[in-house]
Amino acid sequence: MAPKIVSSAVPNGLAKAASLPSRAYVTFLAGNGDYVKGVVGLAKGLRKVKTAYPLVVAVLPDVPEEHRRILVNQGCIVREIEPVYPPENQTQFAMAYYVINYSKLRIWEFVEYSKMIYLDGDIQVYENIDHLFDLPDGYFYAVKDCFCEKTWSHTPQYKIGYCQQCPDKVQWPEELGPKPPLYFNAGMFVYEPSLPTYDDLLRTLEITPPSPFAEQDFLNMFFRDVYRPIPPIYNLVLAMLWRHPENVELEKVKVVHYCAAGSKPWRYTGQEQNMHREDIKMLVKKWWDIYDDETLDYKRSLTSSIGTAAATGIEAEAQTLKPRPARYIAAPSAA
Ligand SMILES: O=c1ccn([C@@H]2O[C@H](COP(=O)(O)OP(=O)(O)O)[C@@H](O)[C@H]2O)c(=O)[nH]1
Ligand SMILES: OC[C@H]1O[C@H](O[C@@H]2[C@@H](O)[C@H](O)[C@@H](O)[C@H](O)[C@@H]2O)[C@H](O)[C@@H](O)[C@H]1O
Ligand SMILES: [Mn+2]
Repeated sequence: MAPKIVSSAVPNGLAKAASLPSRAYVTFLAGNGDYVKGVVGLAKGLRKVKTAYPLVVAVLPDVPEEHRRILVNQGCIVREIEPVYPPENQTQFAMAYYVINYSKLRIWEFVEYSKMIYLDGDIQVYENIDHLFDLPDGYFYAVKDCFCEKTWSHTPQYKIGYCQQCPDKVQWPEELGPKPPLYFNAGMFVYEPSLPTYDDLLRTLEITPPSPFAEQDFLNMFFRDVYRPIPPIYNLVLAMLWRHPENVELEKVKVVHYCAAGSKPWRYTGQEQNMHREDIKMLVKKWWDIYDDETLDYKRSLTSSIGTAAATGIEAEAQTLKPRPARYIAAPSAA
């Protein structure tokens, strides 16, 4: 009797059928704006590098059906998540919209997968990074951030010109207490979904005052003891090009993070500071070349282009999954 393949309720039905360990890439999409273009670009980029794993998109309820359909038609597994709100606080986020990024924490609930790689929607993968799934379990892998951009002007390290990318250039003064622990950029990380960790994250968030870099600060605090830095080739924070060129070998970079102000390819005008640079123009064109490449569009066939191995034997039918029973919806703070 052939096994009944459950194609809709359990995404790793694809992985099980292909007897692959249940692994997937995951990104986060909020709002009805243009970030959906970033996610389409990411889906096509992963297809171009022939990843063996699917792309899950965690969408907030405000992502319109039309955008979800676009993503399903690009071979994505679209999962609705409930927002996560930080405790009420007067903090000034580095960017006002960062408050929605706490909802990223829902991806720890995706326990159908044993290991996931999270990628922001403004990231592009230019070389296959599937090998990162084989990193030892029990740690949190991400690339070290840079503190030199104006978005960091609220911090002591920015004020004294200290950056972990060049710790010997400006020494951390003893009078400021212990040197800050290594700090990662939360636009890309390798992690293991886990309900106990998820519960601990949400409970800890309820008693943690929000801070300027929102969930990125929170994740750095939460995973501080198990964080393991991985090379910047896996998440090139664009500011590194002009802040720490000595730490960048652009030809070796596998993953580019379009997080510098004005660098989102789908909004690029070239007007903002540093956006006139030739390397930025080249990276923005590289992103568009993938986004516009129709040969990279998802084709409903027996071997989908995302998760080819995962699709073996059955159609890689992308699906929109119904939201999970909400376990945590911290009530939005009273206006
Ligand atoms: O309106 C928004 C803002 C953010 N995001 C998601 O949240 C991530 C983090 O925000 P962003 O990348 O803008 O932060 P940055 O890395 O530029 O500081 C984005 O990549 C998207 O995946 C989104 O979907 N819609
Ligand atoms: O919600 C907080 C955000 O924080 C991070 O933003 C970047 C961005 O602000 C750059 O402009 C800074 O220069 C960089 O250092 C900083 O990390 C993550 O990329 C993003 O995914 C999200 O976690
Ligand atoms: Mn980003």
